[in-house]
Amino acid sequence: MATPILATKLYAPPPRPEVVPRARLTERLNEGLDRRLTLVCAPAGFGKTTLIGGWVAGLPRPAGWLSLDEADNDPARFLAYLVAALRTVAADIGEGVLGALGSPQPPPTEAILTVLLNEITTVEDDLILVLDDYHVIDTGAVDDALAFLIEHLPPRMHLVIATREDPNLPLARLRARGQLLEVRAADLRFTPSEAAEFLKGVMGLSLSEEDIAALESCTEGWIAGLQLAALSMRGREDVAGFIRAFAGDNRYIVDYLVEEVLGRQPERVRGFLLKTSILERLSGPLCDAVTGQQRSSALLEALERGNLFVVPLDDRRRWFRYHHLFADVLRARMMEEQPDRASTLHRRASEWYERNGSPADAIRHALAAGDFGRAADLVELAALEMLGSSSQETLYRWLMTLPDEVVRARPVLSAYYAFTLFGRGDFEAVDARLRDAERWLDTEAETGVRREAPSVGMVVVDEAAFGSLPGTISIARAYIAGARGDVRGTVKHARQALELLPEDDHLWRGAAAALLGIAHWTDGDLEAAHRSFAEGVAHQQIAGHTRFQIAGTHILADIRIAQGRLHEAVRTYEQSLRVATEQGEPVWGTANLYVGLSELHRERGDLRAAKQHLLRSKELGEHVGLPETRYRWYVALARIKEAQGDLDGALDLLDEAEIQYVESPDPDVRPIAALKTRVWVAQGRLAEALGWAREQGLSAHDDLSYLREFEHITLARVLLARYKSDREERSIHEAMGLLKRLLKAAEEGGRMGSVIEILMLQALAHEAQGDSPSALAPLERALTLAEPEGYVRVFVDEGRPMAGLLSEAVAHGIMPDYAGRLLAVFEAETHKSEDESHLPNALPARSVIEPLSARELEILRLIAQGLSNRQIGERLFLALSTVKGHNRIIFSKLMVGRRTEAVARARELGLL
Ligand SMILES: Nc1ncnc2c1ncn2[C@@H]1O[C@H](COP(=O)(O)OP(=O)(O)OP(=O)(O)O)[C@@H](O)[C@H]1O
Repeated sequence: MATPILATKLYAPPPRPEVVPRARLTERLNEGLDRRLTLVCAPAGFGKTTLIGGWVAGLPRPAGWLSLDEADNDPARFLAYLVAALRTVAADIGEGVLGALGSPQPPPTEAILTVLLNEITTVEDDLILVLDDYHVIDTGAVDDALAFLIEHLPPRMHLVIATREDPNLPLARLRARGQLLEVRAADLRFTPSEAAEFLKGVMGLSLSEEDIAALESCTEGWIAGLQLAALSMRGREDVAGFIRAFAGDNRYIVDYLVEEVLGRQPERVRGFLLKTSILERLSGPLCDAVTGQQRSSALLEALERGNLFVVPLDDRRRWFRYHHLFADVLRARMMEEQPDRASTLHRRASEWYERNGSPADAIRHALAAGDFGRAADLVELAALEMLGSSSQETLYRWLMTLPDEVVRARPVLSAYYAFTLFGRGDFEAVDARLRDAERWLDTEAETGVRREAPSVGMVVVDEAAFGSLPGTISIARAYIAGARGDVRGTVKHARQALELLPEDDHLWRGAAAALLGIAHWTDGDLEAAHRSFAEGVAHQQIAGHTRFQIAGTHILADIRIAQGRLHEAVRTYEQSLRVATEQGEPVWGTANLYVGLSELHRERGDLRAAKQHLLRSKELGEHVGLPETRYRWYVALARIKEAQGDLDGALDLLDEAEIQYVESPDPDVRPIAALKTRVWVAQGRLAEALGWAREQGLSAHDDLSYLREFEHITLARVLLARYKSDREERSIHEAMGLLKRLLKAAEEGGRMGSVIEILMLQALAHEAQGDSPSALAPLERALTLAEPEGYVRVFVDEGRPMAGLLSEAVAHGIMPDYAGRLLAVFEAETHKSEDESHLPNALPARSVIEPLSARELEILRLIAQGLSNRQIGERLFLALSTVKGHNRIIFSKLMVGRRTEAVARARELGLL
């Protein structure tokens, strides 16, 4: 479930006509714009929000505003709001980030922030973002996200944080680097003249100089205290006596003064204030429902006019909140006077929110009401959509808040709880929750479904979810088995899930089928894996989960590649791309599809197309920011470099891939170290290659498994290289023995991609022993398998020895056409090293792949058509300055200075 965005949280408090202007502080805030961060830190009621609100209203450009609350401790929600706040002032940014956050498998926070930061750099105007009330944040994850953002903040962006206490951010470092402006309580204190202006001008009190000085001194310039005091003094005769009577710390003064202020309100208003103090936000209809009174809207507006600590949250005066300080005291008073009342009020608020389609607020109030049964009902209904999405953390918090016995009485909730615990790696807790759910299923077998009080029996709200429960539990068990590396267990439980799940529960059936697919894949049974994934994809399609569908189709294509069925793989990728395109915007997973297509083009020898697909993928990958995509991207580019003979370049890119590497459920993510070893062997760096094999504990006599197949093939390559160097029989003997076993296993598993590579290595091994005639048989088989699918690189990347063998094949009339075509590629590449520009598929010498965004490419095309900046602006509905900004970025990415050069360079890179 994507986080629903409340516009009221993004609303900067408008400057009120009756505030005391504070020019010296506004001036300081202006000066701070040269730095990264402005920290306004002072206790409650020191005028932080009012100051910043007034300041941003006077800026030439609007600033983004985010009022934080406790729920923002969920990092996904915090990010969603952060992006939403930025989008109020830079509408073009963040869409991809919001998409990624709403996706079923949200990428890690830093990946999301990187994308966001990249997008922010494209904004030409200065960008200011205010985070108000940061003291509510107590989660390290949110602090870390913000610290990352500040550390990488683009120069045109400035962040302002208002908080009651120092945030957990690297302030000392920022201070030392001169990147921080601080405004603290001492700065915010009202001076005697400001106090006088406030009391007289704003509050309309006629006070003597001494009274003002006394008030200023006992409140120490604390504006909330001054305001409360002023409210209590209105219409009071003995002002001087009143002033003498109060003293003490802020907390005491607030209590004292709020009492005073409250005591002076008519009973109706006083009752209203107390009852509505339980609300985070106030609207007329909501307050009517909670208080049982009428015309709350009018009352709220009157309170605002009367300076009674009511802050508007939108322009139309529909939503307000109480000043926190005021609300705290009101709430405490409410609890003191009518302790039993609060739960009734919360319940009414919960019911109102439920009626008005805001389940999250309804749940919050139900929990606060101690109305756990109702809260649990609401959670149960909202939970499925939240599972596996970025809202899972919120779901987890709710479940944590509910008393254990309430959750345990609900089998569906117990199972969902188990799923939220997966990410925490606590399998024992997962197991305990699953057992709770299972216990109820046993009961159900005897008694049938019952709806009863939690303490007596089982509670089921979502009947459909209950119908799926046995299958859901099996899926959870399959997950546990998978996480423990128990393939048999995964298969058993996933199969069981498919038997138990209702036919029409496509969501869970899709998940079960995908789990089964992963298990078969891990086991090397590609055909079975393909069948399961295809089933999963079909379910996801019916369930309308396009993203899972695309991800699943991608795996189907990967399986076809491993099976050596390249044509089919291309078709599968293209079909998946069609699905993605039909969705309009590029979506999650599409970037991976382009990487896959790129790899296929490379394998077939079309390096130019391979590169273009990588370009496209990088553009989308940056949009969505999945580290896994970036990882695959770097590997694919490394293989292109390898094909170009730039082995050092390939190694650099593999290092880069290593940085991006993330633990992935995708077992085909090939170990980078093995890829590097392949390059080392080609470079003759035998010691490093042997070192790798030792480190991995690899031996020619290992038991073979599909997951390590690529590594074992690489080991055979290393052993062969060692033989060439030491000519020891043992090396070649081991290499041949290993290849023979590998061939058998790959043939049995139908992994023809591996079969071709192994046969080719066998041929090279014979050749290394000076026995070319024996090499021809495996070579012929490899060629026969490879030709229909159009393999090129698997042969050509082997270099000269392979060229020699292919010539022999031609001489012996073995597959002469195909072998001849491969030899032509060798030929072209030989020329390339003499003169790069003659190679048809060669990349330009300066082939840095630059990630131009879709918009930049669009503008580049218009530039190439000769349109002026103004015409481009008109065509694309952009301001002239925006077009110029894009141009600047395009030029810098292409490393050129002018339009004509940009066009020439883009043509050279194949971008146009
Ligand atoms: N310059 C000013 N002129 C008149 N009133 C002011 C001024 N600054 C603040 N106030 C009043 O003082 C009260 C506290 O101000 P504000 O909400 O800005 O404080 P804060 O430091 O942000 O408090 P908190 O930490 O509780 O959010 C408000 O009622 C506000 O209207």
